[in-house]
Amino acid sequence: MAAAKLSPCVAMAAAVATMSTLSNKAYADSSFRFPFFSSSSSSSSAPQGDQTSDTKSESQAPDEPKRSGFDPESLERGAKALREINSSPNAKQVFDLMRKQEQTRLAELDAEKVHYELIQSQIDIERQRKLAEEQRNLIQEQAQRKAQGLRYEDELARKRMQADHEAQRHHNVELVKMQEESSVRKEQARRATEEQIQAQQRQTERERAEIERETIRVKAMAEAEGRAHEAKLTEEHKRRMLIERMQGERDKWLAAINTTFGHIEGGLRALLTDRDKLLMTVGGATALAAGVYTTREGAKVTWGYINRILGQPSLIRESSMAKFPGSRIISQAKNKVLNYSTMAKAEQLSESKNSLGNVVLHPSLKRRIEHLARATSNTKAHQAPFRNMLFYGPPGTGKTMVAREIARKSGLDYAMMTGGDVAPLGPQAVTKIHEIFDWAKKSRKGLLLFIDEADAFLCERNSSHMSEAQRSALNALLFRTGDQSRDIVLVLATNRPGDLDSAVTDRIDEVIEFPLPGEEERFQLLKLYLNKYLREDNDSSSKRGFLLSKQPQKISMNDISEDVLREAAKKTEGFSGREIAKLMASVQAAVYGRPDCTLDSQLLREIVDYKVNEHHQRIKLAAEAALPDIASA
Ligand SMILES: Nc1ncnc2c1ncn2[C@@H]1O[C@H](COP(=O)(O)OP(=O)(O)OP(=O)(O)O)[C@@H](O)[C@H]1O
Repeated sequence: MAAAKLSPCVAMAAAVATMSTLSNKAYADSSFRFPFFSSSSSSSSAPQGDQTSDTKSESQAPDEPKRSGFDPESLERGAKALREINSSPNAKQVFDLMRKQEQTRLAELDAEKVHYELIQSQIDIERQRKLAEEQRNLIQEQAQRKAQGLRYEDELARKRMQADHEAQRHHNVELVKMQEESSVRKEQARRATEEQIQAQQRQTERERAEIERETIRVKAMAEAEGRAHEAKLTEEHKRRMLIERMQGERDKWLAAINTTFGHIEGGLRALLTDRDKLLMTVGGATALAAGVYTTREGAKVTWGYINRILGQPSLIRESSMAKFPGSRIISQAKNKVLNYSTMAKAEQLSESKNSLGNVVLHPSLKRRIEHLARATSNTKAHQAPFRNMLFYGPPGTGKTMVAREIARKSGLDYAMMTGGDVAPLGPQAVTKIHEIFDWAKKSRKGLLLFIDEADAFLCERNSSHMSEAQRSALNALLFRTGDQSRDIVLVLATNRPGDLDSAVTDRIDEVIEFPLPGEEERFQLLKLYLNKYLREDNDSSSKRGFLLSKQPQKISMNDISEDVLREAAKKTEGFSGREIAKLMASVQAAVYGRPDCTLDSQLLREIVDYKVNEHHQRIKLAAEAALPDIASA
């Protein structure tokens, strides 16, 4: 009914639309067919015929548009379809369906539109995101470029600062260098001025001392001249008196001689005239002469015998044993020309009781010596054989002192001989060596026999320098020391241990080296001899002053501190104990040379410097002297 009311145009349009839709979509899908088409197509011929025409038009359709672009047949078919629809009882459902289809298509289009809009908006969002990202990248790039620029500027600024700093440092270094140079120059100038002043002072001091010495000398000479004149006058007077007395004596004697000769003349005349009397007189005179001669020679032989049996052998220079039984113990210095060493040795022997503190040695060496002394003492107590010792080391390092010390501490007697004394004895040397060993047996305590300069006669027997007598003496000593002894401790001292005969070294049980004193030992030695030669000398001279009419001047000491002595100890490296003792003896002499007898640090330093130079000079000369020997060897 409703379809009937539709105008033909609307129906046509709907049909066209339907047809076009059908031609585009539904007809393309062979599975999709309008329901009424499917039912009527099978029952009516018209649709059959239409279908045929449709099939025909379909087969023709691809060619038509090619020809004109407009196909009127489809319009006709649409109109025909509309008509059929209108005439169909399902027209309403068809139209509803068509409307629904259209609505669905519109909804699909809307959905498609929404979909496209969505895609569009996503594209927009994507574009926006890309834009934002590009902007962000741009901003990041700009920030990076800016940071790089800042870094570069910072770098430049730092480099600039470093360069400035370096320049400043360089400048400061230059300044410090200049200041140092300036202070060194100032110090040098100050030192030079000080040295000049000191030199002037020393010069003045020397001149003053020279003048004083000259005055003393002139005074002494004047006094000596006065005394000489007085002595001359006295002598003259004595001579005159003597001449007068001699004159008187001569006259007296002349008278007596005349008288005597007168008597002799009378006697001789009587004797010559009487033959018996003459014979008796001649026989008596001969007997008297023979008696005198025999007595003198007999006394000599007896004395030699007693001396050999009881006395001290002549080779012994010093001994703690009495020279004869019952006589006093005196130190014996055989050599008439006493050198410093023997004087010191003699002096030390007399004070041997206190000499323990006077030996300055390295603590370990001192301990060893004490141990040896104890061992020797115990050996003696147990009547065991003694042990022989060899002391070697540079001269003046205390070997003799220590030997004496060991003897004292171990309660033995002490005797010292020098190897150098053996050679001049010639063939007698053998006898003298035997004498020493025989004599040593007389000691009840046991004897420590110290042979100084042992290498002088105990050197290698094959040596070409050795005389036959020396060789015999050495053999005698080897013979006497072949077995271990309970009477004698043999202590040899030498500066050249390598020169000793191997048979001698074979008899040695203890070998001890005496090195040059170290700095601490030198300091102790300086202190010891300062006390000994200057402080103790003051005390002893004041004691002597009681006995003498004139009181000797006392030595005064200014600013001699431990530091001054330590400084001297440092400077005296290479000095032996003896050299240090001599140095202090020189200081003492210099102090006595001063009018006020004062020792101050400056004088001490001067003498130390002088002695150090002297020491080096001596070493240099010794080295020069040794060179030709080495070359010839
Ligand atoms: N260690 C020391 N302690 C104290 N004084 C010493 C020491 N060494 C040497 N002297 C001094 O040197 C002097 C000589 O010492 P000593 O005769 O003992 O030496 P030495 O080694 O036997 O020498 P040489 O090898 O020349 O015989 C001593 O009288 C002493 O004044």
